[in-house]
Amino acid sequence: MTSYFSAQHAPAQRRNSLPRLSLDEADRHQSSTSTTHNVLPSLSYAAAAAAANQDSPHPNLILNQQIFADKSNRLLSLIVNTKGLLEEIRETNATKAWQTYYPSLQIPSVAAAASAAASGASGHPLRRSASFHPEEEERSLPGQSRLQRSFTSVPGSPQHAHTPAESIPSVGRLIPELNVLKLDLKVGNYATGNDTLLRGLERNTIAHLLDGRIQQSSKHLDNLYQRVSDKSSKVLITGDLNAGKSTLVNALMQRTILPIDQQPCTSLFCEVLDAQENEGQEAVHAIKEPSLYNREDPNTFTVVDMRHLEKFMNDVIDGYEDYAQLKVYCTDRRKVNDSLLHNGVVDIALIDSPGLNRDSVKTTALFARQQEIDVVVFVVSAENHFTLSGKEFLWNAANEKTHIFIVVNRFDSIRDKERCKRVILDQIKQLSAKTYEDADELVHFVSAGSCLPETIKDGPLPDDFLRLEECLRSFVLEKRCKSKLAPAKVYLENILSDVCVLSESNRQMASEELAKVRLELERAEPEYQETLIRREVVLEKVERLAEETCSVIDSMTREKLSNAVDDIENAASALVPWNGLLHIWQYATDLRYVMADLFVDRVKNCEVEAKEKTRSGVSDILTIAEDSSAMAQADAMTLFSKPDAVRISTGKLKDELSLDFADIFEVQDKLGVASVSLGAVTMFSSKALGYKSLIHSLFDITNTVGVSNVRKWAVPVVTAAGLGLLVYIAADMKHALARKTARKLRNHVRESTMVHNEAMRITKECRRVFKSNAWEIQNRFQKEIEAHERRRAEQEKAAKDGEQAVIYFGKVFDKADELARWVAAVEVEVEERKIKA
Ligand SMILES: Nc1nc2c(ncn2[C@@H]2O[C@H](COP(=O)(O)OP(=O)(O)OP(=O)(O)O)[C@@H](O)[C@H]2O)c(=O)[nH]1
Repeated sequence: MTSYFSAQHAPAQRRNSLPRLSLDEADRHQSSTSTTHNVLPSLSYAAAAAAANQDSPHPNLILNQQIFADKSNRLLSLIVNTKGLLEEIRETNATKAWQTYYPSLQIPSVAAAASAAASGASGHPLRRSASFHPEEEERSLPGQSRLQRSFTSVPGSPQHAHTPAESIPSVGRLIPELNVLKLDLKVGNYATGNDTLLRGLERNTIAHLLDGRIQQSSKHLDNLYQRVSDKSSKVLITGDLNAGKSTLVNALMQRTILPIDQQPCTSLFCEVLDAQENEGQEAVHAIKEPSLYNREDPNTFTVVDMRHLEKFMNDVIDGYEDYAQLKVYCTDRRKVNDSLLHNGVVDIALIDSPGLNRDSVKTTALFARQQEIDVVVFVVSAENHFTLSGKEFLWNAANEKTHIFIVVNRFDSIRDKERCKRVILDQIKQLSAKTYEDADELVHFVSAGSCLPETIKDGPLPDDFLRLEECLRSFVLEKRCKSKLAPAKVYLENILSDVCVLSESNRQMASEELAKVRLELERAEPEYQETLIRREVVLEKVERLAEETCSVIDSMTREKLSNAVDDIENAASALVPWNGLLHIWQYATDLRYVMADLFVDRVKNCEVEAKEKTRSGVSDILTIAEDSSAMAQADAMTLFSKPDAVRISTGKLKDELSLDFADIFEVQDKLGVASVSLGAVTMFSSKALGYKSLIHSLFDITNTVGVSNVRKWAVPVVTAAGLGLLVYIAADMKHALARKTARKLRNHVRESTMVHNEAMRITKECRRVFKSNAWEIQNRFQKEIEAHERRRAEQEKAAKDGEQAVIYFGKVFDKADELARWVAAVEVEVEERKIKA
């Protein structure tokens, strides 16, 4: 049973990969392609024409094949370049400071243009952007539509009117609209508009979504590359039972490959491919599950010996074998120009299908709908015309393929050939109007049975069959153009148009932001310079005012303290009570205490005044600095209020003012009394006078008058002096002591550094307050200047980024525009304008 199965060959791997181009590589490539593009068509046509001039049986076909090859290559190159451009955009998005943002209605110039157009305020129609290069028009290929920077053109303007809407897919609109990169946001069932939703999203989120779309598009370009570079084209041969489908395949191959029989013999799809698809090895692969078939995985198929193909097929019909599809790899030994399968441009695979009946019609229709089926050849028997199943198939499947290639076979068995033709063409008219229109090319009356190699021997093929073959190849090429090149072209047009819209809207945004930043920079500079100058002026004023105030405080303190003693003398006399001679020592002590206290009070007064002057000075400083800081005022208010304020010590001053006996004696001298009675002196109080000073005084007196005189006049003088002294003490001692203490204080003030020290202390404290305020003001200026500089640095960076962004987006636009022009130059008949990823 399995004798027809044979050993399997290990196939080698063959891959088709799409090289990735960077913008620079794309540049180089583009420049090289640019030169190539300029000569490409002529080269191809020249080569094709040269080939056509040779003694070829199919000159038109060769020309068509060359043209097709040329178009494919150009589109492949454009796909690579476009993908490179998209990759560059993505890479820039990820690494550079400027991202490609989604174009929105909020582009200021666009919005302004829109409102101007709406209000009709503009006297003349809005022109295309100034960035449009007129010289590009000259560089345009003749007859080509141009993608232009034209967001500011208005529908209805003369310029707009000159450009047919369809020739500028979307760029020429006032509000840019994207095709493949458009973000369609749908949130639940809410009828929120897409623009509203987009506006609600963060700019970065939209950029991220857009990046996703670009990535998707990049992947789709990979698919298109694969599709365009894939040279294989599948031709499905279907028709009624016994119409001669297998015979036709064998005749086309000029080899008996498939079994032919009067009985139904094809029960599964048999794909006949060039052996080159199988590393040049002829083989038959029987496949149970076509979707899992992998030529490189022997587990997905069984190898059948080609010699036993008929037996194998009969076993399938009889139910002994359960297979759904056959792949027959066979060598076409004819020359490239004659070979249908391997003709150098497109590798055609012929798929023989089971004859149509009630059971198979749906399966075959489904098969015909597959994307890789480029052409459907319908074989109808000239004897039977179209059966019900055939009609059903044509109605279902043919509608999708629009044109069907019809082979009316077994024409040799018809006697009234003209009548037969007429009847069948009438039927075709009903079934497929488009096929009928091109009947000359698409409907062929042949006898495949008479074209088999065993019938022909080495003789020539009949003309009608040769014509069928040529028309079939042309039809495959034409269909291939539509099925493979057209989607690539349309997609490229759409994506490049989107890139133009994106880059131009982003260039506009970047330009506007750049202009804004430059204006801000321009405006901020004088402000910055003014702050620098103001800082110098204010700080100088503050320093001068502080110095002046401190100088005033210093002079004031020195003057007040130096002149304080007179007031203090009078005030102290009034303040200290005189309790008689017996309390004279106490009086003297109280007096110096009070005077010392009063002097310290004067110092405090000076502090109060210094504080007031400082506060007022600080207030003036703040006015100069245009600062209303309460902190600085509080600082001045707390001056000298601390309990531990270092001030002159009252105790120390009191000590400095203490009187001794000599001071009292100096008091008598002033009054002019001649002598002093020791007795009277002792009256003061033994506890008041020290013995040491008493003895010292006695020696002084004795030395003055002499010892003999002292003996002689001692008693009367002492008596008289004692009396006099008593009288004097009683009369003037109080004032004399006050004067003496005051004098001591005055001398102390004059001779010591006390006043200087106090003045220095008070001034120093005040200066400290001024300094702290000046520092604060300087600090605030510094912060303001630093903020200015920071802002300026940011703006300068933004300006630099903006400049580069403008250049970058301009370059992207130019590149996309250039590519779009070359895409437009590839002439492919396009049925639908918009094909999305
Ligand atoms: N007279 C004549 N007979 C032909 C011609 N072509 C095919 N036949 C015969 O028609 C019969 C059926 O041919 P096949 O090629 O097996 O037909 P088929 O459509 O593949 O059949 P199934 O696959 O079984 O549907 C055979 O006996 C052929 O010899 C022809 O041009 N003229």
